[in-house]
Amino acid sequence: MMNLPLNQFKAWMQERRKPVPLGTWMMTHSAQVSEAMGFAGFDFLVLDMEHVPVDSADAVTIMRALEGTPTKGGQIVVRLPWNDPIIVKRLLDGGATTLMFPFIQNADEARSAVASTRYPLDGNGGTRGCAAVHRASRYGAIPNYLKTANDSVCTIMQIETPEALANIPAIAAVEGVDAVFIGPGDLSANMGYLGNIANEDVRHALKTGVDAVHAAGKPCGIVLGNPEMVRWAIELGYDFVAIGSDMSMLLARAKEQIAAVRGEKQQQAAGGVY
Ligand SMILES: O=C(O)C(=O)C[C@H](O)[C@@H](O)CO
Repeated sequence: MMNLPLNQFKAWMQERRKPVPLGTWMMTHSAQVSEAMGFAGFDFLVLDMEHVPVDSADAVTIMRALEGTPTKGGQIVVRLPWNDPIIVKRLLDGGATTLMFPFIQNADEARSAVASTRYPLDGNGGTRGCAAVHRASRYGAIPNYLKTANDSVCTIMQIETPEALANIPAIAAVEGVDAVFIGPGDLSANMGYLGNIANEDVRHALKTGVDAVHAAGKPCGIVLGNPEMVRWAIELGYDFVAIGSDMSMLLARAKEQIAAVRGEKQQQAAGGVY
């Protein structure tokens, strides 16, 4: 009998794996580029549906392309366009098992997010609609899918405003929240420092945030734009980190090659770009 594969990312969150899992964002909307990134050596890849015009069908195509690479299954973190149960249902049925919810502001929103990932079972308040034959159940080849799916899902709540930062203890305490992720781009913008992630107040907020998540007993992740900032976050205690994106790496390397041939010096943005 075929069983649901282990959600490796969820297991890493539970064990607080060291060295911390390292990932990047996938912003190219390309199944081929995503597949290539699957062989780069990242522990996880974030399939971004918030800033990239990727619909549910595109997301399944990209997940399918990654299935033949070392970075697959739960190691594909699908960043949803919004905390929307309809999109969650389609992506879970499409085989996603690690979901990142943007702009979670409070515990009620976190509870609603978790509920949308759960089938109603044992009074858990789950609201995920049922279908049996889809990619997630390997088209019915996993006979006990409905009874085992809930435990295979990993949910990550994004903190992106000062209000959410203040609500971390309540958000992180919600049953079924496996991890918290601090979005430095939007958090800095909502703190009044648009585009200035390296600002001291923002850095202080990023440290406050990870400490608050740990005080609630949960792992915390972040994305930053260059190796120096990523190493700084790891020293602060972040439990999973993403560096840049496929698109930023592509363009950075192209500009680097042009500058090298022309003997020009390249300017780097303070907080990196991603
Ligand atoms: O606020 C942030 O920062 C994030 O949520 C990540 C960015 O949206 C993404 O562009 C990272 O590449």
